[in-house]
Amino acid sequence: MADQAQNPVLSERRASTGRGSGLFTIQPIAAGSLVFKDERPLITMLDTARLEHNCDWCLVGKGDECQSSSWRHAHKLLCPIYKQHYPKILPNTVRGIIEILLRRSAKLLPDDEWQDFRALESHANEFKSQQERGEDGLTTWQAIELMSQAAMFYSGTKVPLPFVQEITLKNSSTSAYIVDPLLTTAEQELTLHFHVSQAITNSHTLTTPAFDPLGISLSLSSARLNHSCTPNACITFSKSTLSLRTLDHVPADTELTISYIDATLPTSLRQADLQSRYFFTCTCEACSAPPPPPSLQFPAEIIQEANQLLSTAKTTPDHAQASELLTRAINILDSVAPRRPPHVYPNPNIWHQMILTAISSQEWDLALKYAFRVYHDIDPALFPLQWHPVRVVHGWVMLRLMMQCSQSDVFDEAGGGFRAVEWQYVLGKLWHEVIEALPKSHGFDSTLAKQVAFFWPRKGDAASPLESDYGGKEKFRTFVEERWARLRKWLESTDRGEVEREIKELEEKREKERERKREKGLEELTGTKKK
Ligand SMILES: C[S@@+](CC[C@H](N)C(=O)[O-])C[C@H]1O[C@@H](n2cnc3c(N)ncnc32)[C@H](O)[C@@H]1O
Repeated sequence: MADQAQNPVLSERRASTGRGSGLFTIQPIAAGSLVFKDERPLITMLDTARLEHNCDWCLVGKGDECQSSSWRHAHKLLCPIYKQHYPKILPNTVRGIIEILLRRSAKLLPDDEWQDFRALESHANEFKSQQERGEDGLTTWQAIELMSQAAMFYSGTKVPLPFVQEITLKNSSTSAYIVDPLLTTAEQELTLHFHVSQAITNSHTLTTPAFDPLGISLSLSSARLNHSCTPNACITFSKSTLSLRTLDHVPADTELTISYIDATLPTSLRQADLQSRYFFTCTCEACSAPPPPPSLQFPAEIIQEANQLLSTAKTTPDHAQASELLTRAINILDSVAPRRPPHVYPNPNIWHQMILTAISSQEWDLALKYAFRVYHDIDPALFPLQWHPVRVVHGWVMLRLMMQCSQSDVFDEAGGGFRAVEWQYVLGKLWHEVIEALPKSHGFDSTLAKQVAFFWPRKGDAASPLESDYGGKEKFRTFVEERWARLRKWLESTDRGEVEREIKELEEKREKERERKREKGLEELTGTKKK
């Protein structure tokens, strides 16, 4: 539940017209403020692929220190089941439901949390009437049925009824009943279908502080948040702690909203996504705006072709091949006349994958080039708010890549002059941006802020130039901007030699300037003029 002991209560649940209930502010909240934290959401489950390397308690690397907290919370109930069925690993939603049921039966889940969970929206009937099939060939309801059966079966019994009886009979107190033992088997199964539907409808993607997906999280506090494509709040994670922070000033008695989906998608795709997963038509400001002109959209068949290449690239283990597919997708998009700006969908998704692919193959200079494009040409258009958490994370990724590049030999091999980019100035600018934005985007106590603090250059390091050394703020800004323009040219060029020649010329010019200043200083000191 939300950690209210540490934070004053700033929001409460109220009816929201046409949307069930929602969360409303009870006093004005400044932009970039924490609304609440939930230190351990009801469900925090890693994706199966993450289980080998991430601790299921703190979600970071595996270590012994979390074992006792994890054991007390639920692992002592789940461990025998997991062991019995290893190496089979259940999907995260199923593990989440089993954990809730077993914690309830062991009296580890308080009544108020259990009641709050049972009162969540399920959309079970809507899921049931959906006919569309997913990539696995199943309708969502068929998947829900399978998940419910798995939750029963893997909980220690092969048929649903004995499982339900087993846990209900073990706990003689009625308040510990998970499902009513007087229900028929079919009704008990339906109860589980209902709970699985609730888990699907109300969970968020659990992510790293940098928004890399890790699994699912269902917080009873944030489950009441309704959606807007122009939200006034945003969820971030620090280990398993979920935080809700404002993206704007939110007056008192105003509904807090988050985006359930990728809000940068075109309106038609957002609406389709929201309808099929959450069963509503969004009427927010962005959805009510007139559609963008054709010059700001790609034709449907081009989108389809590029997305097909993107999804193949994502599953291709060969980095070179993946990179080729992505380059093809970019070329297809670039060849459409008139040329669309880089922030137009699906360009941003492809550039993101290009960064990931280049990082996987340790091609740091390429990764930096792509990251710069996202940072410079895409993010400002998609997230006008300078300290938007996604922008801050992208700025941080770019900073790390620059640090990596500034220390790497790869540039020396590529032509020798890359170090002349004068990393300390471009890095200095990025450091300032990230440090200024972090308190609002993620908070000082977030793991991202701690990570940034770890790398923050100490006083006197080359990477932290002082404005005063450059004759004041304005001169320093011009100086840094000049270096950025140069870096940008290098990043966008295919001919590194040309930029490096220019950098060399700049170096010579600067050396002459330094020489002139030295002479001038000497003249002033000695009162003499050079003949
Ligand atoms: C996670 S729940 C949010 C809380 C929910 N309103 C409740 O009463 O529990 C998600 C569901 O809320 C409703 N919802 C969320 N945002 C909405 C919106 N902008 N317009 C209409 N319904 C919305 C949809 O039924 C959606 O499936």
